[in-house]
Amino acid sequence: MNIDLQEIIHAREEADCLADAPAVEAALDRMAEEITARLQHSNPLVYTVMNGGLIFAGRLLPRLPFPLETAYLHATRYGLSTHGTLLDWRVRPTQDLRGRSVLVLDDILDEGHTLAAVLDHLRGEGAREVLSAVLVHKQHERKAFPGMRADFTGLDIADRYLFGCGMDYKGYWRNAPGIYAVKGL
Ligand SMILES: O=P(O)(O)OC[C@H]1O[C@H](OP(=O)(O)OP(=O)(O)O)[C@H](O)[C@@H]1O
Ligand SMILES: Nc1nc2[nH]cnc2c(=O)[nH]1
Repeated sequence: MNIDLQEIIHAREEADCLADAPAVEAALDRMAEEITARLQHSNPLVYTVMNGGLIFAGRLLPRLPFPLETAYLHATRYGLSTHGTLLDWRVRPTQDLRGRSVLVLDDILDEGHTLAAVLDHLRGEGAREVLSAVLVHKQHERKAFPGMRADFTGLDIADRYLFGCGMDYKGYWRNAPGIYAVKGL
């Protein structure tokens, strides 16, 4: 696909900032405290859901001052689109999960189908407990299950199409330091 870089730059320039970099830092600090209190004695295996979870994990993990192991899996439902479809598993977990405490990190819980499928899969592999942490919880009533939330949430954000902090706009701006909403979406 040919990407119009001018359009990508324009989208960033005219986007609404819904959480600036200091707000994200504060959310990460609070989440790290909550996760530490819950998991510091559990020797957890921490899964990052690629690609969106990459930046969140890279910023959260150094804030966790206890022993843990890391791994990744890759599941995608949106591709380069702003609408989700069927979940496409690209890399499934390969570690032995029996008896383990597992924490899943992802950038956003939107409709929640991605997280629900990932959690189901990990529980099916015999983990003792599977918890989830997302940087962003999108505020709407279209969740996979009514009232669905991750165990740990950084920020509740309005029902717009978001980018930044790992979330992409047409594959770009995962590197943007705050959380932005595309104009008109
Ligand atoms: O709650 P849902 O509606 O299921 O959406 C959330 C998922 O969507 C994004 O992934 P995406 O499919 O865009 O792939 P990516 O991580 O490569 O950006 C995001 O990283 C979450 O994994
Ligand atoms: N980039 C991005 N990915 C998503 N996946 C689910 N919701 C969103 C969103 O608002 N932005």
